[in-house]
Amino acid sequence: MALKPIELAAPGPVIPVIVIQRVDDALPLAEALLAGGVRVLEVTLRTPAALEAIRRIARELPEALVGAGTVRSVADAQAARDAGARFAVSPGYTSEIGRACRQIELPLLPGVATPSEVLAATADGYDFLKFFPAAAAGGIPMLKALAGPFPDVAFCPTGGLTPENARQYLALPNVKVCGGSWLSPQATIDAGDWAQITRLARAAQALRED
Ligand SMILES: O=C(O)C(=O)C[C@H](O)[C@H](O)COP(=O)(O)O
Repeated sequence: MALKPIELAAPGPVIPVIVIQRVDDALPLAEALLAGGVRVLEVTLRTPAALEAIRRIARELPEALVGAGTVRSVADAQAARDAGARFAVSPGYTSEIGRACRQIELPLLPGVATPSEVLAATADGYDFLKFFPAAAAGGIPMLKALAGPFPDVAFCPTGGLTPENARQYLALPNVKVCGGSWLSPQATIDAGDWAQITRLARAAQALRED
């Protein structure tokens, strides 16, 4: 049974946006994030290693909920699904991608940055949307403004979020979770400093406003 996209928001306040350069980093990185309490993992399809990374995490770490980010086409969505991705995240929205994901039962978190894009995604039945690039597209004032005409839409702001400003985003009623790359810095991965990744994950989990 495919999960509903909004269920991606429940496990934690931050979804890590991951770039895998070497496939052998995938499992230790995912394990380090899991150890810090982060179980929803977005592996971006930005590198040649991404699909194999998703495949390994899906196969070896069933407690993780691994998905594919940077889904830019129907072919990307299909490849992600075939690799075992449990969800997809796209930086923008097209009906083609929205319909294809529904057809292959791949839950989609579609990216939007404007009211027109919110209209397009909601018209196709998507009401939990990634707000990207959040800081550059208007940040917190934009999310507050979108709450007026779209009280029924929830957002995952991503792009320019930091451990310092994430709490303010998460305090907005229409923000259910946020995304960020700060949990998996390339230099920390290169150093194999998995304990530091776990510390970053734990700190991100602690951002949850109760
Ligand atoms: O690759 C994609 O599909 C994206 O949509 C971009 C990422 O979500 C952002 O680049 C993360 O932003 P930072 O946390 O500011 O690094």
